[in-house]
Amino acid sequence: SEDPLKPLLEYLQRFLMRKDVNGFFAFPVNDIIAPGYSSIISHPMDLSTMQAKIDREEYQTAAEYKADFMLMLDNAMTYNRPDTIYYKAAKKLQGMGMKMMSKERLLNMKR
Ligand SMILES: NC(=O)c1ccc2nc(N)sc2c1
Repeated sequence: SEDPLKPLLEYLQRFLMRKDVNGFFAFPVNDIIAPGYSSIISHPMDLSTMQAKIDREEYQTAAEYKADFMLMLDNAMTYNRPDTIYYKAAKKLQGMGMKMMSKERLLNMKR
């Protein structure tokens, strides 16, 4: 039977990818552009990984998708100093994403 969750996650994913205008969150961060990243961040997450998980139907709920979104931003605000463009972009994306995926909104969306 068709998966009612998938279209919702695709919608959320497109929203976040559009908001990530600089592509700072589009792909896994590597140690070349971010020295020491892999030894500082134990659970990396990025939008391309989230897309792959949507495609493979690895999310059971929208809350699981939201958790990966929050992990991705927490990583960015852990590795990058507050005065960096990456930290500021994470903060901004967090604000937009949390509004889009507020408890109320997720409850009102078709399961
Ligand atoms: N998502 C991140 O934390 C992130 C993305 C891109 C990037 N490029 C650098 N030179 S540091 C850095 C960090």
